Amino acid sequence: MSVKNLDDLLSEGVQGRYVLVRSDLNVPLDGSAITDDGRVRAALPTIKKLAEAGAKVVVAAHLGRPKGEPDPKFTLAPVARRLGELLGAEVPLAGDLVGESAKALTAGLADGSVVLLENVRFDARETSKDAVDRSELAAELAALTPGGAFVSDGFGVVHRKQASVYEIAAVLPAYAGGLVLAELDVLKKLTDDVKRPYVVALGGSKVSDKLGVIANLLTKVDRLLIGGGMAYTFLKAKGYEVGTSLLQEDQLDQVKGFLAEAEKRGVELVLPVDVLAAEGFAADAAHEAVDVTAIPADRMGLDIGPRSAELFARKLADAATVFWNGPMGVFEFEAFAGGTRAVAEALVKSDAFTVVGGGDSAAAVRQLGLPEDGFSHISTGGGASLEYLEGKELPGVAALEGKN
Ligand SMILES: Nc1ncnc2c1ncn2[C@@H]1O[C@H](COP(=O)(O)OP(=O)(O)O)[C@@H](O)[C@H]1O
Ligand SMILES: O=C(OP(=O)(O)O)[C@H](O)COP(=O)(O)O
Repeated sequence: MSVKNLDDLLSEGVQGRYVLVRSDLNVPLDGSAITDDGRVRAALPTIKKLAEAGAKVVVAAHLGRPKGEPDPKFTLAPVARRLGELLGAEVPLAGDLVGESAKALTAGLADGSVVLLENVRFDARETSKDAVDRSELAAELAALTPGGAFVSDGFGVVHRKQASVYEIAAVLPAYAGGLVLAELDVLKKLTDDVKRPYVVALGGSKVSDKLGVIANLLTKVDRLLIGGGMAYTFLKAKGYEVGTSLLQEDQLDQVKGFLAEAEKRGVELVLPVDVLAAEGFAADAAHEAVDVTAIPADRMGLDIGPRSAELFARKLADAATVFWNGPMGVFEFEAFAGGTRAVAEALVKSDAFTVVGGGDSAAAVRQLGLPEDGFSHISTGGGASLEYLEGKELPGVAALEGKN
């Protein structure tokens, strides 16, 4: 990738210059408490280097999926606090994205200091389908940083064609951040001459987003394991009832196509054989392991069952390369963390080249107490990694190459 990077920017000199950094600070929260600060830590080196070089650093980021308007549930306040603790200097949070508060805070920014703008997704133009809206917001963001530069460092979000990721790179001189470059460097090993058997394990809850990558993955992998919230659309497509489990009804036909395509290509598609069927979505919900052919109508699958956990571990054992995105169950609840733990442990035991990606998957690895060095790489991006593995051009990267 021949794009300018952070080191180029630093050698041009940033003393007294505005630098807008797009980071991925989308951390898991329990109320207002951050349960895993991995993404804040990953964003730190770039922000720190710029501040130490005397830049006026303005950080833009999203949290969750608010509906294009301010929503206190998705404020970046906890993130600003954590970023400040890790930097060792307070990071003020603007009360808005490009409004009066952001203008005042950025205008008064001292050299070498850092501010965080409020959640970019509080403005509907960030994720608008209309490029004119997005460009308008990008221009307003750029106006906060007169004479500034843009550093794209939010790897987890580079697959999104959004104002602060894509259009912004057309209005400010753009540079790739260290995190984006480092992530791409590792993921390249999963596309160039990958060692086989190549196994991908998918789970999680962003089912509609991530089902889309499967068609392409089926042309690349030897084996695909499907667990987590992703599994139920497959089980339903096979004719099983899934009770009140997560289901992407509108993509059933697509999934039936995946099942047929996997068979045609000789790709082994491994689905759970049992699940933990719970009375409701709660940490203390009554639950039992049931065969996938017998999920009761009023129960929801919140984890793969113990037989599936064993099966998945076995199917990972002989792999030479593994990519895993998406927890196998609702690991945040201890009772439903077993499947995720089994897959994570199988990867730690394995001699394969193992990459785990995604905000929650990475958080799960740490929360379950597994050694981070048990994996070849823990990526900050789930969807972004998957789209890269598909061979797709990532909009946030294309923008750095001037293709926007
Ligand atoms: N069976 C399930 N039903 C509902 N949610 C699930 C299920 N299995 C996993 N999840 C949830 O998926 C979420 C993570 O999904 P996702 O965002 O796709 O992963 P990542 O952040 O690693 O890319 C977790 O919060 C987890 O609780
Ligand atoms: O959490 C994220 O992605 P991931 O769950 O695929 O790791 C990123 O912050 C992107 O968020 P989005 O999927 O709401 O655009």
